[in-house]
Amino acid sequence: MDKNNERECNEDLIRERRKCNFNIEELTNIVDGGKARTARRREIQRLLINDPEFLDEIPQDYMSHEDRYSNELRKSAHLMQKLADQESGHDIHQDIGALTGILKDGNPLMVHLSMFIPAILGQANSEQQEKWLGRSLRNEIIGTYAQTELGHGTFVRGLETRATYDPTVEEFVLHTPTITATKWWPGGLGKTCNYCVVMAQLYTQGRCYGPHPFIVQLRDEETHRSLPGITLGEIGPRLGLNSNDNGFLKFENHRIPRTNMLMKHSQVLKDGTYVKPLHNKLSYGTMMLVRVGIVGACSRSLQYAVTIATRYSAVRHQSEIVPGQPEPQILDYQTQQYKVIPQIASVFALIFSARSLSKIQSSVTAKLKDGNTDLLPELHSLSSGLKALSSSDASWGVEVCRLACGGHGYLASSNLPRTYTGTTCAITYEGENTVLLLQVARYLIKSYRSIGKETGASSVSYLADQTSLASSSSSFSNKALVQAFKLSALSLVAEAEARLQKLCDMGQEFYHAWNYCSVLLLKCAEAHTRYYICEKYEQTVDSLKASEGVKNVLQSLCRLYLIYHITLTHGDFLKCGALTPRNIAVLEGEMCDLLAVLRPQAVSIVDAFDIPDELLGSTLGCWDGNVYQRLYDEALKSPLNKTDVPDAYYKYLLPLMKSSL
Ligand SMILES: CCCCC/C=C\C/C=C\C/C=C\C/C=C\CCCC(=O)SCCNC(=O)CCNC(=O)[C@H](O)C(C)(C)COP(=O)(O)OP(=O)(O)OC[C@H]1O[C@@H](n2cnc3c(N)ncnc32)[C@H](O)[C@@H]1OP(=O)(O)O
Ligand SMILES: Cc1cc2nc3c(=O)[nH]c(=O)nc-3n(C[C@H](O)[C@H](O)[C@H](O)COP(=O)(O)OP(=O)(O)OC[C@H]3O[C@@H](n4cnc5c(N)ncnc54)[C@H](O)[C@@H]3O)c2cc1C
Repeated sequence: MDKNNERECNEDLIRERRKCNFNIEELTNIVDGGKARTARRREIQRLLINDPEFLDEIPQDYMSHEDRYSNELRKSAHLMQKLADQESGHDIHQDIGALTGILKDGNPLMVHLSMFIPAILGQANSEQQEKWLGRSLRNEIIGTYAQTELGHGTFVRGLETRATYDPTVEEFVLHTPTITATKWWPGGLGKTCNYCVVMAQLYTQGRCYGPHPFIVQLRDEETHRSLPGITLGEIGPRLGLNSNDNGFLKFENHRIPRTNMLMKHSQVLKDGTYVKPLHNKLSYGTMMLVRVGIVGACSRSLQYAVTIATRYSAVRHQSEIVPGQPEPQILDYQTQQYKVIPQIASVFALIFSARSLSKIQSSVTAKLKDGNTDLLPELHSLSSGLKALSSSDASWGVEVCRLACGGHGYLASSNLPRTYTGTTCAITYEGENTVLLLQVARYLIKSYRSIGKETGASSVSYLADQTSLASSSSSFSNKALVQAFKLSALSLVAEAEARLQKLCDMGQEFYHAWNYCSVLLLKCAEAHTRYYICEKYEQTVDSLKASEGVKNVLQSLCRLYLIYHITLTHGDFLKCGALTPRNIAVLEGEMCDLLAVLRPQAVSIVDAFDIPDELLGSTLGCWDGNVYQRLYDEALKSPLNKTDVPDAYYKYLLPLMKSSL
């Protein structure tokens, strides 16, 4: 699509784009993280879009389960080949965002890229990396991360798969003792992978040392047949991501060499002696890494959905505002603006938090190299909280965008259903959100109770700020609103701690008291993480070196985000005195003003996300706004439309209709 050719474009969209009062390219660079990254992303996307191998012969929704898998595997393999062929020494992980949308319903090689390779990097020692890293980066071996079992996903300590060391032959014996110990869910495990990292309970010298990672060959490298002692398969259709061949795996006393235990952090020596790690949660490192990646991935899903919903809302006309006047664009309804524009604001909140989290992750990783694990709990808490809020915000945001498109949003061709199913899974995988938020709460209560002790953990330092409880601000700068989030989080933590203490004082065991307070603890964790997101949003926009137009748009979006979230949880702000009922009413009024200010810029802001039509894959969201023709053309692709009268008519309907004659 030639973006300079207005003749092919819907008139409403032309008018919307003429209202733009900021530099779109500059905003695109901010979204990408710099000019060079924009250029790199575009280069990759062009490479993919211009390649006919990525086209589907028929829409995936009309394919069988097997054909879908095979079609996505064809494209995934081609993608890996293509990226490997490029000369410019690229880092796929840096560019993972550029690939969004090229595969339509999951990628059978995704867990190879996002977990198997990172697990080797993070858990294998140098000899082991020498053996497996190069081969996996060159895709000579394809792996997955097999942790979850039928009986346990959340409670990693409860895993049942055993790895028992046999010092006589220096081997581990992998065994699945019960049906509930069957590995269940790993992406690509069913049919694609020939290797995997298995998390299993380590037994040596008669003792269990808890879950540890092992690298295991699953299939013959020549024939791809599963090896003796290994039972493998796919787990069946899912809500979405149906091309990922999520699999099951059982071991029957399957032997692997001792050196297949990933030994960067803990080791089992030849005689079976266990050498413990610097920190006993280092074996959970792969999960933490992916949680960080998920925050960025969620922002991208939301960019897709909000681009579709905003453009469609500018093209679609329905009903009337002024009686008797022409039907307005639905984007002119304040309620429609309230659906769509806060989701645009949310995209930037997630982008800025993801960047801040990545920086913290890099510094913690650097410290870990020097043997310093002090900030691991801080990173665990932040990555857990941000993974949870980003996935639930993005899933809800995508669903709101679908609802904002009325009936057409329910059509597969809008690409909103698939965007939703591809996002909501992140609420569950890589640590179910409730469970991760309770981990954050655990950290908050512990930090609150150790006020006065210097831990160096900056995300919770505000908990020591007892004076701020009494001094609520009456001014309404963005900074003041962020302070209100801080007060709200602090007061919820104080309340939860007091409630826990009271129950314990009344004789309850701490763990019962914890469960009894867990709804409140969840709120604490959400409020704390929301405060973190708001603070990063405000600081990033405030310190941004940008033109006035871009800065104004981002300031308005940031303010909208702050007020929107205050109104969603206003009870918490009132309860702690951070805001008064009058303050809330004023802010609610201002939120509507902000919607009106941002409305004329909405199409241009989503244009700045710069998602090519070929990747957006939506009849409703295309750049030219030619929605109705596209809907009609897509409908014609239905196999039911190949004949006027389907066979099923003769088989079932005709007999029914004639049965009473
Ligand atoms: C190169 C980069 C590439 C990055 C990738 C990029 C992009 C990715 C983007 C998108 C991803 C896309 C595709 C991937 C697709 C699918 C992937 C899905 C894969 C999976 O789905 S794969 C399975 C994941 N499955 C889980 O996610 C299980 C969740 N369940 C747990 O994770 C634990 O089970 C937990 C934490 C609930 C309880 O664990 P527990 O029972 O052992 O611990 P407990 O509660 O007793 O806590 C004792 C003390 O340990 C601390 N602690 C705990 N964890 C820590 C950690 N990680 N670090 C530091 N400290 C930690 C506590 O804070 C506490 O500290 P304290 O005592 O001081 O309070
Ligand atoms: C699309 C998809 C891809 C996946 N890919 C992989 C993969 O590649 N590799 C892999 O190993 N796994 C994978 N998984 C599995 C995933 O990691 C687990 O499903 C997830 O960790 C949740 O565990 P669970 O299914 O046991 O849920 P459960 O823990 O049984 O959760 C059920 C309910 O119990 C609640 N609950 C559980 N424990 C607590 C608690 N302590 N406190 C309060 N409430 C609690 C939860 O909040 C939830 O409401 C994948 C899952 C999906 C959906």
